[in-house]
Amino acid sequence: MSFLELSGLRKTYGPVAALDGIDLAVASGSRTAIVGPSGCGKTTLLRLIAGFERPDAGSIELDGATLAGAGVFVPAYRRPIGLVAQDGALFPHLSIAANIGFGIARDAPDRQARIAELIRLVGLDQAFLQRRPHQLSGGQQQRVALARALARKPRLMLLDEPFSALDTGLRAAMRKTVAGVLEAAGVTTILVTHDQEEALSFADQVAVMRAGALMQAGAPRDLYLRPRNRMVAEFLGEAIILPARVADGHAHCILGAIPVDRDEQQQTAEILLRPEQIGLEPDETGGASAVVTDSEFSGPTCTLTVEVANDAGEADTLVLRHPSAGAPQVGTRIRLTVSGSAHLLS
Ligand SMILES: Nc1ncnc2c1ncn2[C@@H]1O[C@H](COP(=O)(O)OP(=O)(O)OP(=O)(O)O)[C@@H](O)[C@H]1O
Repeated sequence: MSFLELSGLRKTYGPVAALDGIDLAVASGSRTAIVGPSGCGKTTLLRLIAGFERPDAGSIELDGATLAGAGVFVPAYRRPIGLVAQDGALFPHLSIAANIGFGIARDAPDRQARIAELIRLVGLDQAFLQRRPHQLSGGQQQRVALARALARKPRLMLLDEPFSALDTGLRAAMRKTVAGVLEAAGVTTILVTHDQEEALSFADQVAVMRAGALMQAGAPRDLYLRPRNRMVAEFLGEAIILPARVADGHAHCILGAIPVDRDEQQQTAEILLRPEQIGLEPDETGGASAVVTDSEFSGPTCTLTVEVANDAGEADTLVLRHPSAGAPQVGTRIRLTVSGSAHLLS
């Protein structure tokens, strides 16, 4: 049995099925990211795990103990679970030391030492302890929120979009810090995020939700390269989805014959390629000939619109990413090459 087991979890609000039968297993010491479009039920799932809401059906088991289900409901304050919310939710009238020490008994002999250790753990200077939350930046406040949640020595940490208010550079740095702190503390973690890149880089397991249901869960690389369906493919990154005919281990499509990752004969199929699998070369050697019809600069990469002639003599449009350095100009004739294999979508 896994450390955390969610089985058949359901939660409805009036006519809305916020969660419609969720099954998910989380291994001890791992990091799971839950992603999905707005309103798909991510926060509801976290609230059920934390114990702020009761499920209508299904069960939640942590390390073999039932927290919810079969007539059992352990209230939030009795669950060994920490939560860091989107805005940190620090107590504004308390000092940073008092915020961090909130969950530590007032008469604990090592209280001050633990507060000092926790602020060090999240990479902040001891001088911050005397300040109030409004005297800290957003990123610093999130570190304090993490220290406060860790003070109760939780066995499971829930992170509800804790980086979303931070700017891009700080987000990536905070993500690394938080992952490192939680790993060092050996705390199993569940992160809810809108951001697919964040999910793929932070987690050992990514779970993609849609409309109250879990579409697919697995290792980030597996989900990215071998998504179960189009929705998961498109949600996790830019996807090039092409019609193809599959025979003899190859997908035959406008880009030529590409090896497929499943050996099946199919007259009509859809294949997935990721933009980084497509290379561009000057059109000297023949092959799939194409022309660049648009180029949009966005710093390190350009988004290129490319028209490729299909069998019927018409043009199909592909949108590709290319490093800005050396990107072909609009009007350039190019040849497209494909590396790796195509994933056959079911
Ligand atoms: N207390 C509530 N009362 C009524 N409906 C609710 C309540 N909480 C959530 N919902 C509904 O349940 C669905 C799931 O909401 P939830 O907040 O879990 O989604 P989410 O994936 O976290 O969205 P977001 O990414 O926008 O935060 C939504 O349709 C929402 O309107």
